[in-house]
Amino acid sequence: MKLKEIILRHLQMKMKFPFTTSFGTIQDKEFILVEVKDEEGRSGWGESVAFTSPTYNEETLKTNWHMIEDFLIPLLKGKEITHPDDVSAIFEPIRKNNMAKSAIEGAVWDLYAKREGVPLYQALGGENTTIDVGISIGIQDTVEDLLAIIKKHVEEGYKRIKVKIKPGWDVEVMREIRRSFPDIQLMADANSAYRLEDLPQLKKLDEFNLTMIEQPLASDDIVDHAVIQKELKTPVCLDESIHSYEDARKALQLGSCKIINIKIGRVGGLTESKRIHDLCKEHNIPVWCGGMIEAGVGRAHNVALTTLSNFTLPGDTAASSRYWEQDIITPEVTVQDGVIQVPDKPGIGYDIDLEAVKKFTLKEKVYSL
Ligand SMILES: O=C(O)CCC(=O)C1=CC=C[C@@H](O)[C@@H]1C(=O)O
Ligand SMILES: [Mg+2]
Repeated sequence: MKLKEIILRHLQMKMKFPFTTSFGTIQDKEFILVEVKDEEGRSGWGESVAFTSPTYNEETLKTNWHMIEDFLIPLLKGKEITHPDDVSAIFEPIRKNNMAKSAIEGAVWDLYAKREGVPLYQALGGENTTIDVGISIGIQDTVEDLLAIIKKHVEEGYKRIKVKIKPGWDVEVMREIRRSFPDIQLMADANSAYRLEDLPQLKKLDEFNLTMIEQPLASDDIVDHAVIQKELKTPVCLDESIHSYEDARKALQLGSCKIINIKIGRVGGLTESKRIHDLCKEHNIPVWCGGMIEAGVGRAHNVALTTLSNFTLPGDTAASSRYWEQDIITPEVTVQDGVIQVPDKPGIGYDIDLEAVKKFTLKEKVYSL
């Protein structure tokens, strides 16, 4: 297929509550929504997960818009795309900027699946028609507030609870959580808040039977993570450190982690996500799908990816209603007892609510190819 048009939209959606991690707080979500059109006028949709500030990684909404407009779209002009895997190859000359690449590539995957008349999850090789999901809870003002939120989501049936930690909000918080919830599937995400010398503090988390400690050390490290993984009983999960198949291969070779959180945007798209999934499967390393506080299009891509067989741990794909009063897809992503029914319509499986998109759009630009 040949792409005829790409439409970039800068959306702003108000979140129901601020989301605080060790690196900052996100309140109103601004992001780029990508629509790609073929010669027959069919549309595929993708969503950039870059924040407006370079706090999770070096990308931002503005750098994404610049990369897409000035480099990625020009590379796509006139190109024949026989399979979405071609997009990664077309983008090869551009270094990094994975979230910008992924937003376009995801839209092409959606368009491809629609043209083939198959659900995106089947186009990706997914097998499961339901997926188990967990939920990620930000840092709260008090432990009491945190316990109340955990209680709510445990009662909703989410399969795993993820809480954020940082020095000063870690061991005692976990002790309180375990006192109230001794048996839930519980994990911690540090977002690189610790250093190698903090190993004694991290070792104290071993007493809480956590399913994993996510990204305790620096976001570009796999060497020190291998040092602490050898000392910790709790599995280390890598998020920010894994930007590609090659990063994953080296991390597994070094023993840097026992679990990988795959985020489509962080690794540059669905094709690379599948490669990392397959590599981890070969090495008996379970994976799960992380979240970036996506709106419905990004959330739908996460649902499709999570149907692949080695996504054996609950991910962060909560219901749309977790964050949004109104989402940009219909139906919204819903969760019943911690389970999402995977839609089997062609493509991402959810319709785009164009009225909602219009309502949240601050700026839009159409690019002819
Ligand atoms: O609900 C979600 O989308 C998951 C939110 C979440 O945990 C994260 C989103 C973005 C960056 C981080 O703060 C954190 C993560 O590292 O997984
Ligand atoms: Mg994380």
